[in-house]
Amino acid sequence: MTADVMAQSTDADKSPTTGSPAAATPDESTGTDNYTGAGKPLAASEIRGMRERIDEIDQAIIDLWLERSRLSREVGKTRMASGGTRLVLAREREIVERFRTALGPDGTQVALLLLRSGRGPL
Ligand SMILES: C=C(O[C@@H]1C=C(C(=O)O)C=C[C@H]1O)C(=O)O
Repeated sequence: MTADVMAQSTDADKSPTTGSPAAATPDESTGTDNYTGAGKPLAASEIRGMRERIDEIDQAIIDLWLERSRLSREVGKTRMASGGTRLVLAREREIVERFRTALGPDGTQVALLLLRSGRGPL
């Protein structure tokens, strides 16, 4: 995300009491709602609704990411305590391939980050 995109949503858009975004806050000159970027109130309201679900999905991804990372470390510890190897590259290749098949080249990057988050950098 660029700094420019980040700059579009500031604390000024949020209620000082709840920290939640204030109700539609159209820009005085353009009529654009600063928080959603929408040009009309109806679109702003629709976007807010969809963003609620996006936020839920993001939280689920974060929770699953952390759970996977903990499990992966646990597997590594168990294997090493038994005199085994730290990593199993054949299994890692299988995982990278699953993500690549489902998501394309970006899937490869996601899988590599996921693997790194469990066992640290190579
Ligand atoms: C968790 C494991 O250990 C390591 C971590 C992996 C992972 O995060 O998926 C996969 C293979 C191993 O290099 C495992 O063998 O399943």
